[in-house]
Amino acid sequence: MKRLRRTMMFVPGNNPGMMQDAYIYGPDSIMLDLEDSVTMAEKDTARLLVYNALKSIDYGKTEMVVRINPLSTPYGKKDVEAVVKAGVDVIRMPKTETAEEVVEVEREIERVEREIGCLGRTQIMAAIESTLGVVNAYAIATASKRMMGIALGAEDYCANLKTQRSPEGMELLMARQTIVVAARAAGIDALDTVYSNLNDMETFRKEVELIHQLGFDGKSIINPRQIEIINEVFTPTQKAIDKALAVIAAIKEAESKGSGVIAVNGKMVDRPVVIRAQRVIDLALASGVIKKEDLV
Ligand SMILES: CC(C)(COP(=O)(O)OP(=O)(O)OC[C@H]1O[C@@H](n2cnc3c(N)ncnc32)[C@H](O)[C@@H]1OP(=O)(O)O)[C@@H](O)C(=O)NCCC(=O)NCCSC(=O)C[C@@](O)(CC(=O)O)C(=O)O
Ligand SMILES: [Mg+2]
Repeated sequence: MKRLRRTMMFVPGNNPGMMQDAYIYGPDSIMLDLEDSVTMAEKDTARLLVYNALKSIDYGKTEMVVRINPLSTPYGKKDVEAVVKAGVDVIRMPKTETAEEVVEVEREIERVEREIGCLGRTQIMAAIESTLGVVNAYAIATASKRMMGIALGAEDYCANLKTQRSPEGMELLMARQTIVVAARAAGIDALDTVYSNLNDMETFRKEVELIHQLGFDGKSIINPRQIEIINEVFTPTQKAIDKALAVIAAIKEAESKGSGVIAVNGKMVDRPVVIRAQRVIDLALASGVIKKEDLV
């Protein structure tokens, strides 16, 4: 079954308490951060803390991601070495602008994986946080077979664009759509950016509804209080599930009679409708609101 990535929660890599408790809140992915939430003075300590957390804390089935520093800094290669050795699932590259940067990170990962005998284990995701990154989104998304997703980093992106984030997010629309389209074309996941105002859950919900409608798989988050709203928005309603099940049943019956198109409740059901219905069912299964046994 497809892995759910509705919520990818940032946890500062210099905060052992938060790293210890992060899985309790139930995010789909935990992202230990070595980049912008860690000061220069703490980079080496944070790397060691993250290494120890990955080695010693039982995060269960939660996907473990680490946001490394760029390879162009004195920390990037050391970050890759430490987290690959600790068995991280995914390395998140920050501020990715070109496919070549992805290839460089892949080369480093491979070097370490060969050394410890686990070639091919580590996945990559790339955060796009600049106008150049947006322009190169598809090249970045297809730069490595390890690439599992691309994400928007809107705080840095807005600084580069020379604007501010607004509640409606008009300034992000083109970047968001470019990222979703590039991810879908590459067959990988698309993750939206963080929303930083924890005192405005109403605007947060509107933003989650928008990115769900745009086609994103989920969102980077900074706080456990943001998880429930995202799960609510991303979990299909019973009405949508019932409709999807009816579509699948109808098309199966039609196909058994040699037809590829049929009407359900007066509406034409063809291939795109079936693909959308299947996605609703996949999400419902993955969210646990229906079980495989219910599908027979
Ligand atoms: C904001 C705040 C200080 C608020 O803290 P507060 O304590 O006031 O929050 P409360 O709600 O009161 O916490 C209730 C309980 O949850 C615990 N708890 C809170 N947060 C938790 C968490 N994240 N993980 C585990 N546990 C957590 C807390 O310890 C407490 O536990 P307890 O004491 O036991 O009750 C805190 O959340 C926090 O530090 N967030 C992460 C910030 C961060 O990583 N920023 C960098 C990434 S963005 C970036 O870089 C921009 C970007 O690059 C992004 C892109 O690329 O997308 C771009 O360009 O856009
Ligand atoms: Mg950033």
